[in-house]
Amino acid sequence: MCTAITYSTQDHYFGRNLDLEFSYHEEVTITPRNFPFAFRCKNTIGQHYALIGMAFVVDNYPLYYDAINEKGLGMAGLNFPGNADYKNECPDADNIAPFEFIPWILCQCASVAEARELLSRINLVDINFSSELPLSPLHWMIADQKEAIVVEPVKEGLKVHDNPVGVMTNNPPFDKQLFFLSNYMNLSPEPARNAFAKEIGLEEYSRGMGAIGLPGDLSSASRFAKAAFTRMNAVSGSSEAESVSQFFHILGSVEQQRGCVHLGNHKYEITIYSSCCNMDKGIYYYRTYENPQVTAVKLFAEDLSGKELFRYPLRKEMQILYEEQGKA
Ligand SMILES: C[C@H](CCC(=O)NCCS(=O)(=O)O)[C@H]1CC[C@H]2[C@@H]3CC[C@@H]4C[C@H](O)CC[C@]4(C)[C@H]3C[C@H](O)[C@]12C
Repeated sequence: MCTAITYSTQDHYFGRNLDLEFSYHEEVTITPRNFPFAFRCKNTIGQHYALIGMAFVVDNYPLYYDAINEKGLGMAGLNFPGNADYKNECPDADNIAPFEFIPWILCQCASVAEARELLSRINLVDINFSSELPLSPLHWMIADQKEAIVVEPVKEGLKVHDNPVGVMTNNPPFDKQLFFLSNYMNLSPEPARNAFAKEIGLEEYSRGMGAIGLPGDLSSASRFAKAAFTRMNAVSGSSEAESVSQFFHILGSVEQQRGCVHLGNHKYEITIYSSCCNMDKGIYYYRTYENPQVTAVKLFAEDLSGKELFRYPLRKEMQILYEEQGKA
């Protein structure tokens, strides 16, 4: 399971939690403008926007989980088990394999509006990357500085939903997720008032009681409600440090601690990494389960005119700053 969010202060931010019980060898990966992007059913794109994101690189091909491009458009793939449905090739559509979807959109589009154009012609085809990396059932959030959408490949076709909440998790399909927020419309960051029964004198005994009933479990529907409440009510300063800090706190409200989701055989789902992209400045911040220290990679610090990927292995080791003591 996973959670993706957007957040705006002065700048605009996009990122996600990746929750899983194991990790591939994902790395922060920059794809420069002249890296030849091959597509199974379309021509190679030789020149395109540069990308930065989290990818598992196989045979020099970046399998992106989430990324932004140099224009600030962001896109993340999250699990959508039981609902994702990929089709056969269709002669009059752009046939794109699921693993090609992020490159296809981010290489060519500067905004959600431009992405909608391409989406109207796309058919997500059931072509896997390899037999070792079979199709995974995904849906995607796409966002720019102004708006966010959710793209869901279901039986009836490719559905595109507006996302006014700026949050996406996993099942159920997005229209249902939004609908279920009504169950929580009474919740508030303000103090609770007694609307229960005038005849009895109910008193608040704690701060935070305005949001009693907000789910705290780790199911995808509960994470959606929790992250939406946190994201919609979030308040922070607008400096880069304050914004990035607040962003990770919002994701932290739905992170998965080892032990709480048992998958059998002593395997537990954890938040492998959390990411936060500054869409305006092209900076990819991340932290990992063991290393809460934020690491940053800057898209524009590299020469983006080349053809070779730039890869930054994740810094996964806990960094502790020990105070210098005993020197008096
Ligand atoms: C598993 C992750 C979602 C996290 C999640 O929701 N975990 C709950 C699992 S569970 O539902 O609880 O069991 C998703 C998100 C993005 C995915 C990669 C996308 C590129 C590529 C596509 C290829 O086709 C297959 C390999 C590939 C590397 C993908 C592997 C995996 O699928 C990734 C990491």
